[in-house]
Amino acid sequence: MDHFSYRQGALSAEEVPLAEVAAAYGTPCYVYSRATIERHFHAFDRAVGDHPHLICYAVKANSNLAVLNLLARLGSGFDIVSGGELARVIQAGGDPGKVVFSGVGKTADEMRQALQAGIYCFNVESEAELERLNEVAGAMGLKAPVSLRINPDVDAGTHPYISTGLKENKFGIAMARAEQVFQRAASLPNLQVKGADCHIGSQLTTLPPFIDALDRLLALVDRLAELGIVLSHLDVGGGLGVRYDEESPPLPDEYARALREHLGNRPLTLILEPGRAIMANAGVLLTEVAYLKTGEDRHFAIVDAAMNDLIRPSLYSAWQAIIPVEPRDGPHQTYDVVGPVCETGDFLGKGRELCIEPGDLLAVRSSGAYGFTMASNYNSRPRAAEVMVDGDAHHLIRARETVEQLWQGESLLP
Ligand SMILES: Cc1ncc(COP(=O)(O)O)c(C=O)c1O
Ligand SMILES: N[C@@H](CCCC[NH3+])C(=O)O
Repeated sequence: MDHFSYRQGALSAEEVPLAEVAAAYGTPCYVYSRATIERHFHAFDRAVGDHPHLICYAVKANSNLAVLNLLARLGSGFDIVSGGELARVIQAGGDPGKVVFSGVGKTADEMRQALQAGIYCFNVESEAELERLNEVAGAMGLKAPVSLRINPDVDAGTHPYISTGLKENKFGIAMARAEQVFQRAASLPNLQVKGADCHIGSQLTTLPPFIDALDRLLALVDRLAELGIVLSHLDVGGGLGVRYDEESPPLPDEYARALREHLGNRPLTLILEPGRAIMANAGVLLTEVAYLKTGEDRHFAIVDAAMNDLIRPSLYSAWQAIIPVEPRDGPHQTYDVVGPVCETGDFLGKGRELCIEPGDLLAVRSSGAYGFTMASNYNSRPRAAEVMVDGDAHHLIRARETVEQLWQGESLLP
């Protein structure tokens, strides 16, 4: 459920017509709905219920400070993958004590930054990283809290580029080595072993892969207890899918119920790292039709947003709904909706039935996650503005980039 709907024939975010947002800030522009973000966060939080838990929103999905601040105010923790994301969380008023730090390539500097900030836990992804973290923490006279990210070798059944829990993927520590690495971690003086984690991929639309991974992790947790290594938390990662088209992914309720059932009465705090499920359907990308063009065998709607603004269609052949902001009556035409970037792969959607004229506004739905955060400046295109709608009000939460900002830091040869 989200808060984007037609009101008196005009597509609106909560109570604000999107045409009003476009008039105020121009296009292309990302528009988010505060009520939707809050609803999605509460859905997760309530779903886990009275079991001790921490929701660590995955910052990579959308890292705008206003979004992070909103989630921090709701009590969310954060899953980060870089020093930059940690700095954003702190800048947005997030609690570093609720931060888990994932990622296969943490630098010593990033480790120091996170130790200094007092994060909840490092999700360690390799034996070499474990040794490095032990050294870094030792040099600071600190003990680093760690969880080991285990690669459970399960097929998430999602796009190969966003599948992370197969043994051929770069993520996590091989299950076959897990016990040895835990024993090593427990023996290192500057580490404190707290948990285990996994994250098997993104946009999962069924429960069995999650449960399969959880069962493998729980079997490991039980074996570790026999070895005297008692964990206090289990982090099951993110990955719950959303509806872009016809998918019907499990709701947070069903998902959390299944997790709790399998967890049984083990006294483990449950950590969840949802990103997409909180943000994707809380945002749209607003774009204006620049030209209509008829080619030899197809029609093109050339719009002012492009692959640099939203790369998911080009990168993963992802399908996202494209709908008119103020629908017209009249004959529909089949269009490839494309941007101005000089790449054949620059499209937002293909074969879309639309009745449109130049100057019309379109909304690319489900763009709140992995939209702006994956935007680039390719073709020297400044990045889009971001706006948060809250009831009948709208707020600019990121100004449109200027061309001058694009060459900041560049210099000519003497
Ligand atoms: C470690 C980790 N946690 C959480 C997430 C969030 O995933 P999603 O947005 O699919 O919930 C990701 C990204 O896939 C990730 O790599
Ligand atoms: N960027 C991907 C999700 C990747 C998640 C990162 N582990 C997407 O848009 O679907």
